[in-house]
Amino acid sequence: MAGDSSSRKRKVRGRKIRRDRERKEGRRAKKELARKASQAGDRNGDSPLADPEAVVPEPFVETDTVASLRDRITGWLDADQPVHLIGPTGCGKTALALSAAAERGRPVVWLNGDEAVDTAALVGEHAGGERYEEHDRYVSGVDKKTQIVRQRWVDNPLSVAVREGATLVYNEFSRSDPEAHNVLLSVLEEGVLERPGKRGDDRTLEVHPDFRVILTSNDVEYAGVHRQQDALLDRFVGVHVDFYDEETEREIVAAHVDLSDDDVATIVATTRKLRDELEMVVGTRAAITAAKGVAVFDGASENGTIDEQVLTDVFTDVLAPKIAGQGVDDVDALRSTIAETI
Ligand SMILES: Nc1ncnc2c1ncn2[C@@H]1O[C@H](COP(=O)(O)OP(=O)(O)OP(=O)(O)O)[C@@H](O)[C@H]1O
Repeated sequence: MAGDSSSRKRKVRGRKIRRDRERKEGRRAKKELARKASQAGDRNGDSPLADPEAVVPEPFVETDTVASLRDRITGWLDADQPVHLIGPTGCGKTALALSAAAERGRPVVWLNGDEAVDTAALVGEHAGGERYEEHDRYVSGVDKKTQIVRQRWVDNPLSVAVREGATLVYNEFSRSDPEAHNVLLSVLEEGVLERPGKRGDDRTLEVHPDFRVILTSNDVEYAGVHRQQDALLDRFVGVHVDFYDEETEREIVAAHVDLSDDDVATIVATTRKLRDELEMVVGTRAAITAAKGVAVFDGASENGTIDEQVLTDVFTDVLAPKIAGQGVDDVDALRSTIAETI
């Protein structure tokens, strides 16, 4: 992302959307529908199936840099290559993955990686028994009742995506136990999905030809806690992303917060300086949050000369959670580094 000077001719989709209220309201309604539809079997915000239009992040800024990265992702997906998006925290991976998924026009299935993801969380499981009675009145005047218990099977995100030919966006997949991903490997290698807990002929699902996967992972965690199997990683093309160029970051912050362009420029410039200065990840999300803080704590100016005290306080609050548990001295040290940088 960084270093691409092509961001000048830009298209700010978020703003266009904002101007077009009716369309936005339509999307909201769809998002709401998708959210409701996803509530069955909901685990940690996973969504079994959503309309592609409903998953486009709002606002979504589309400079040339953003669009060219997104085209790279959709290009690989067109070539039937699953994509692994790797980059630092808060650089825009999730927004990019969802935008690329939406661009395909296929339904989107969303999954969050964490310790609790196991094979069942991916492919589905039996969700208790359904009890019902059958009445046999074959002999007149005699009612023979039979109680039947039928196991109810509930598919989870991977099964739904494989069956429907959806784009699976698997966020922070490296946080999950690698063993859970054996089923994903067989989907990619053999074109079939085994649902181990399921009985009967439909235990195995054929993978729909339009099924695609986008994984996202944090570049630090990716090699970290759970080392994922090479056999799986080798199946993916890896698109490494970094923080966007300054112009794109300004557009993104401006789309999220109502501040003058000059104030946004100051906040983004400060964010980028702190990114170089501090030994912690200072993402675009931090810039957006800081801008919200400046707006709320009356730091806003029209010409970019934001009150230094407000700017220091705001950035300290925004970045303090990253040194949580390290004590007051460290927060003071953080505050003075921020003050010096500003
Ligand atoms: N193109 C964009 N247009 C508008 N907002 C964006 C864009 N890209 C990123 N953002 C915003 O920047 C913030 C960080 O983006 P996002 O959550 O996608 O990052 P991430 O790399 O997935 O972060 P994490 O690793 O923490 O999950 C979010 O608030 C998101 O809305």
